[in-house]
Amino acid sequence: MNPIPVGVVMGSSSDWDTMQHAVQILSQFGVAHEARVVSAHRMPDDMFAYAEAAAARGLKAIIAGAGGAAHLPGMLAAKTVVPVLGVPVASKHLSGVDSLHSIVQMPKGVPVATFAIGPAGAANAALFAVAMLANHDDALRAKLQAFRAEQTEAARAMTLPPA
Ligand SMILES: Nc1c(C(=O)O)ncn1[C@@H]1O[C@H](COP(=O)(O)O)[C@@H](O)[C@H]1O
Repeated sequence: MNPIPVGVVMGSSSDWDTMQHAVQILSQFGVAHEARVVSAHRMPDDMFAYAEAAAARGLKAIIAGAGGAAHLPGMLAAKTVVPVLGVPVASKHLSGVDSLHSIVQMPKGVPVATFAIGPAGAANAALFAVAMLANHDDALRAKLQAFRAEQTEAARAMTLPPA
């Protein structure tokens, strides 16, 4: 069986509304992936096990979303050299600024590539993972170029109401 190249993990099932946007992009590009809840806070042993097994399982990128005290991406990155793409999930009280700061302010030496708060960040993390994989996959690169071209045409076709 071919290894799954991208793992999508999130701190809670309540993050799914946001993280489903990453999964949708991966599906759209035909990139095999898995999605599961892994919480550094609530299931630290499982989180360690996931990170420790990631490279040997063939994962090329881990997209990790979390909200509030969002330590999941950073702790995964602490335990694996597989690139971790962090998605700040919008939190109820601080609108995800807490999540963003928790994910982006990593100490030197343990990077987490951090994306925008919310669905756009989740989708962009997946597009970034696709771009990484496309470095070694010409067919995937062609799909990504077609996606961009389509997006450009959609933007060019945008109209505004009369003044
Ligand atoms: N930030 C983390 C971690 C973690 O970083 O390990 N585990 C859960 N959470 C976050 O807690 C928020 C509320 O979770 P619940 O809705 O389950 O109470 C979620 O956004 C989740 O990502």
